[in-house]
This record gives sequence, structure tokens and C-alpha cells, in this order.
Amino acid sequence: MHITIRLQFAKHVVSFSDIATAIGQAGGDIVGIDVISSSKTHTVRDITVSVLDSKHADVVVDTLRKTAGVKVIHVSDRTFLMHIGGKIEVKSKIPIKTRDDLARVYTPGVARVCTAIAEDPTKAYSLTIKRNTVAVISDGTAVLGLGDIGPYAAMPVMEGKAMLFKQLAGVDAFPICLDTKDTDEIVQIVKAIAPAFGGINLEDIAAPRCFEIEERLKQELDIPVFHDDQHGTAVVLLAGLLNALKIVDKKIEEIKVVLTGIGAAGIACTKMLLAAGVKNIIGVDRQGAIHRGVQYDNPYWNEYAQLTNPENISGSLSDVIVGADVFIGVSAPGILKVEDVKNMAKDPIVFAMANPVPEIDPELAEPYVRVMATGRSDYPNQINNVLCFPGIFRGALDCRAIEINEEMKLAAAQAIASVVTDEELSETYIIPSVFNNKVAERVREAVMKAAYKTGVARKDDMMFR
Ligand SMILES: NC(=O)C1=CN([C@@H]2O[C@H](COP(=O)(O)OP(=O)(O)OC[C@H]3O[C@@H](n4cnc5c(N)ncnc54)[C@H](O)[C@@H]3O)[C@@H](O)[C@H]2O)C=CC1
Ligand SMILES: CC(=O)C(=O)O
Ligand SMILES: [Mg+2]
Repeated sequence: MHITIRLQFAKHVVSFSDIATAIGQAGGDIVGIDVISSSKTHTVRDITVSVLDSKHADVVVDTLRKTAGVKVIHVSDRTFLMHIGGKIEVKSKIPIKTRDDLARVYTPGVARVCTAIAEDPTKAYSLTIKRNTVAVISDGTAVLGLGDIGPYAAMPVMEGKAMLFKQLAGVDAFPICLDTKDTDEIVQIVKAIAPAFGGINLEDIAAPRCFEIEERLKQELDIPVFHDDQHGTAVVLLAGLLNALKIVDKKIEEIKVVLTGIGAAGIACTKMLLAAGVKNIIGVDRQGAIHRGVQYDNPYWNEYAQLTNPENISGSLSDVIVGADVFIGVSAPGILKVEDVKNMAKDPIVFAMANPVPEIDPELAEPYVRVMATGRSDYPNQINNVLCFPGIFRGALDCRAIEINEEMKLAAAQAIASVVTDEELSETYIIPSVFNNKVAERVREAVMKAAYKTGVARKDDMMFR
């Protein structure tokens, strides 16, 4: 990583070459220098230094703090710099240059437009932003794998999701973090803000509350409501698995899958895999394998036990992973050991998808796996819901779908998988890159086709009839 250190140094006490030497001795590598101000006695400079990690950054900064004549003003890393002031803004489509423009975009002209919508509310789709907007709603209770860090801390992720919606699919998404964990209140708030939006993307709301929130909103709203951590993740996981199974030449009906983290993502991934034909899937949470014969406090786990684990095996992750063809992690960092991978069946497939730190370090797993994937951007095979949510909402908005149903999700998974051709497919390329511009377009088309086929599209479109 790179950090930028703003420091002031007294010219008569220390020279820049002394500072460069100190940084070098602490193991830092200077990659940029900017002079911010200079007087006869002092200079202020921004020095950008390449360091190994945040601990190493502390060592470099401490060294400078201890150097006589040097005052460290502040330290920022490039990631923080990208977040300063937030990452998105609202822009007008048309400038207001004259009084005439003003009278048309605002009062009095706007009143006629308002009246037209009041007379026919469906006109909200043609005369407001509704046809292109998605609310990204979080309560900050399951932010990535960081847990319940609250609504303020959740904002950078939601802003990031909004950026991806826009860049990858042209959707205008609004990050909305709610300072409440009350299910009824969240449902009420989302219902109340729905008029401005064409869709609702629920994000990083912890299980099991997220299931009720989504179900109730789906029933009460006539726009698509989609919990990204459940369905977006499940769609991309299935896409990756379909392609990985081609490499190891195994049939989906015959594989044994072990999945850790029976929360939002885990339950949805399991349901998607069962629908796709997986017969033997065992879910593992903190207490071990979910099995029948136990009354869990979490009602979703009791249902889960009925749907999975055909041999009703109990035990720890290390116990149940023996002989598994596929490991899927949507749980916590570092819980899969190298020994566990060694005990899997031939040609193991390991999808360690916890963010930001996966269930096993890919470098440790690599020698023993046939196909390795993570949720991260800095390793090959990124299985991340970002491959799904922009395109699936683009399709749903464009056909004005009332919901995103199972057929649309399956179509999205197949569309994502299809971007990687048989000639291109390899152990390190089972899933297209986030930057592959075919992904969102292919997902959009497949999703629209499925929406028209299943009768949930409201917009008349001859192409899809
Ligand atoms: N790659 C991707 O696209 C996505 C990755 N994720 C990742 O999956 C993880 C879970 O996310 P959600 O399902 O939204 O959270 P969640 O809070 O709904 O569920 C997490 C589950 O993992 C379980 N868990 C925690 N520590 C565990 C351990 N040591 N062993 C077994 N189970 C454990 C929890 O008890 C809980 O049931 C996070 O790390 C998140 O970043 C989630 C969504 C998408
Ligand atoms: C990718 C994502 O949505 C998550 O880790 O929560
Ligand atoms: Mg998420």
C-alpha cells in the first residue's frame, strides 16, 4: 500500500536526504514527493511512500516522528484519499441558465408536471428519476465481514455500491444508511421512501432479520426488492460453480458441498444450489454442522436442517469437510485450515468469499486446490455480487419488473457464466472480470427475457414478446 505523509522539517536541523535515508532504513520506498510550501526556515512536503501494510506504515511514520527537526503533520493512505468528502455526487441533466429555464424546471412550470403525475401515478416513470433509481439500504449490521459497525461506518460501502451501479449499468443508486435495527421501522421507512425509486437493494443487513425485512417489503411494494448479500451472492456463486465444475468434470448432482456461514449469503447460496441440482450440501456455522435432531433458536436453521445434510452428519468443519468436492465460505476469516483442504476429494474447489479477509489465505490453499476463488479484487476469480446487482437491476428497471424472481436470478447466473467461453475457461478464469463490459449487458438481456416469460414485466416491449 501507499501512504502519503505530510511533514514539516526545519531546514537548518535536517535535510531532505536525511529524511529519505530514515524512510529507506525503515524499509519504505519513496514513490512521490510534492513541495507544499517553503520558507527560509521550514519546508512542508507530501511524501508518498510504498509500505507493506498498515503496521509497516506505523514503523515508517514513527521513524520520522523520532527524527530531529521533523514534524509529521498528517498521514493519509491512497484508499482514504479516495474517500475524502464521499465518493458520489448528484448532477443535473440540464443547466438552468435563464429565468425561462427556471420557470420550467421549477415553479410555476413544474406544477403542471406534478398535476399530470397526480392524475396518473404511472407517469412517475416517465417524468421523474424513478425509472432509473435504486435505493441502497443498510442498517450497518453486517457490513462486509466486519459485522455490526453501524450506519455511519456502513456508508463507504454503500457509496461504493452506488458507484458500481452507475459505472457498470448506468443506474442512479442512492446510499441510505438507517439508524435503526428495528424490523418494523425499517420496513416502514423503506415503504415511505419508495416513491422516488424504481428498485430497492437491501445491503449488509444481518440475518435472520434481513429475511423478514425483505419478505415484507416484497409483499408491500410493487417495485423489485432484492437483498444483494443473499441473492446477488447466490447468483454469482452459481455462475462460478457451473464453470468450475466444467474444469474438474464433475456433475452438479453428484458433488458434496460444504458451506460455512449460515446467514444471509449462506442460506440464499444454499437454496440456489439446491435449485440448480446439488443434492449433498452441508451447512456449518459457529456450532458446527447444521443437522436434524437439534432445536435451533434460529428458525431459519431448523428449516435449513430439513433441506440439507442428507446423511444428517454432525461435527466441526474439519469433520464434515472430509471428502467434499466444494467448499464455499461466506462466514469469517481464516476458518478453513490447509489440513481441511488436504482432506477434500480430488480436485478441490474452494470459494473463500468472506470479505475483506477470506476463510483461507489463497496462497496457503493454492498448492492443494484445483480451483480457488475469493470475493476480493486482488486475486484471480473474484466471486462477488458486483457481477450481478448492476445488470440484474438494469434489466428489472428497463422492463419495469414488479419483482426479481427465481427465474430472473437463474437467468442472471447463466448469463454471467456464459461470458467465459469454453476456450477461455481455466483454473484461474472461471468468472468474468468486473471490468468485462459484456457482463451487465448479458445479465440485463437474460433477466428481461425471464421477466417477460414469467409475466412480471410491466413495460410493453415488442423485442421480448
Ligand atoms: N463475495 C461476496 O460477494 C459476498 C461475500 N459476503 C461475505 O460473507 C460473509 C457473511 O456475510 P452475510 O451472510 O451478509 O452475514 P451474516 O451476518 O448474515 O451471516 C454470517 C454468518 O456467518 C457465521 N459465522 C461467523 N463466524 C463463523 C465461524 N467462525 N464459523 C462458522 N460460521 C461463522 C455467523 O454466525 C452467521 O450465521 C461476510 O464476510 C461477507 O463479506 C457476503 C455477501 C457477498
Ligand atoms: C460483497 C458484499 O456485498 C459483502 O461482502 O457484503
Ligand atoms: Mg454486502
